[in-house]
Amino acid sequence: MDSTLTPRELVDRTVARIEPLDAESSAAAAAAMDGKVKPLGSLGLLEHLASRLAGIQRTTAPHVDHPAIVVCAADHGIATSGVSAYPQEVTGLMLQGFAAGTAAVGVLAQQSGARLLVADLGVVAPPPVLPGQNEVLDLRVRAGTGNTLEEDAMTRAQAEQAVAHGIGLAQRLADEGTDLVGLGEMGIGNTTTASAITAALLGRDPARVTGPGTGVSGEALAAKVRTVDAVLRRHGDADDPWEVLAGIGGLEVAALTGVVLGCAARRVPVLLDGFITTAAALVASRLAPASVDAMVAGHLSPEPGHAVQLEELGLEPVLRLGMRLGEGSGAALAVPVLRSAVALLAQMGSFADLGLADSTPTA
Ligand SMILES: O=C(O)c1ccc[n+]([C@@H]2O[C@H](COP(=O)([O-])O)[C@@H](O)[C@H]2O)c1
Ligand SMILES: Cc1cc2nc[nH]c2cc1C
Repeated sequence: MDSTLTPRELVDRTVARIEPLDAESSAAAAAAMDGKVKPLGSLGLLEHLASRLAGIQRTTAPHVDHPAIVVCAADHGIATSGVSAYPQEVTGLMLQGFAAGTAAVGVLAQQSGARLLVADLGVVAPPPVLPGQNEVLDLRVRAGTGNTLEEDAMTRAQAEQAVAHGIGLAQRLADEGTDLVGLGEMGIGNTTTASAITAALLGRDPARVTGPGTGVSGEALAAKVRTVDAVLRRHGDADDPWEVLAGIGGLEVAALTGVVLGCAARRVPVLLDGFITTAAALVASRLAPASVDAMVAGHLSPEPGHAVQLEELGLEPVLRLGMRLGEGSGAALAVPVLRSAVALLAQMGSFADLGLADSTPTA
């Protein structure tokens, strides 16, 4: 892509390239799955996943040979308003863990054979970059967002820059042959941001889409709901995706929106993680409705707004393990399931191989 483009031009060109699922490849894969030596539909969601990946990659031989997990990290001004069970410094500390491979997502990505990349979009106190086993990218737009109770999270230009960074990252991964991108994030306070984004975009009551995050409960949770409500009032119930990104934030959410758009434009399947990455997916769906066709939901987080988001996007989660960590941990765990789905499509025998013309049940 032309590097002389402004961030907004890059976004607009990327959005213009996004096409819906290739119905022909998807239907051919579904038909091939139906012909396999098994009762019709007996591989459940795996059958749907194989045909969905076929449609996204526009091939009857979908593949998960070079998966990557991208963790975007940034801080949130709202974190200083008592909405999280942990202090803001943890965001920077975790960057080191991601780089070293000692964070949960590092372990899970390794188990899944996925490469892990970490991008700093605006951590307030980034640690010195130590040589580690995973690549750390400096895509800093600003040092954390403004406190959205009092001001905009960022300027419109900064939102466009962050989305463009995400697109650039997706393009790079696609150029390198990555054939599945899992989304991850890190940012103390970002469940409050994600709740406000979700309530704004879906017109939902903040209480319905606000939950414990890292572990707030009781009066602290009630105060978090009031905070989300106040953020929405401060930003005039914005529902334009750019207004939502600039007004409510956050920097990592904007970058992940760009990763979704960039992957969708290059027909690389995007594996969503939990509540925050799905908030980014919702923003992407408002900028480019067809980008939803490139998405697969890795897992279901118990954060109450996550099921609401997935229902809106029409996505069925691959896993339900009660995980509420973020980081891309649920996405990393879903990679082997997707790999198995495409392996079954590629390697299982069919009734036709056995000389049986038809796999239709007799009753
Ligand atoms: O992915 C999820 O659904 C999820 C649910 C709860 C918490 N998190 C993670 O916890 C952090 C945000 O929680 P909080 O309480 O600080 O808003 C952030 O780093 C997320 O990765 C993630
Ligand atoms: C320790 C810790 C690790 C995390 N990983 C993602 N979000 C997180 C939040 C905390 C607090």
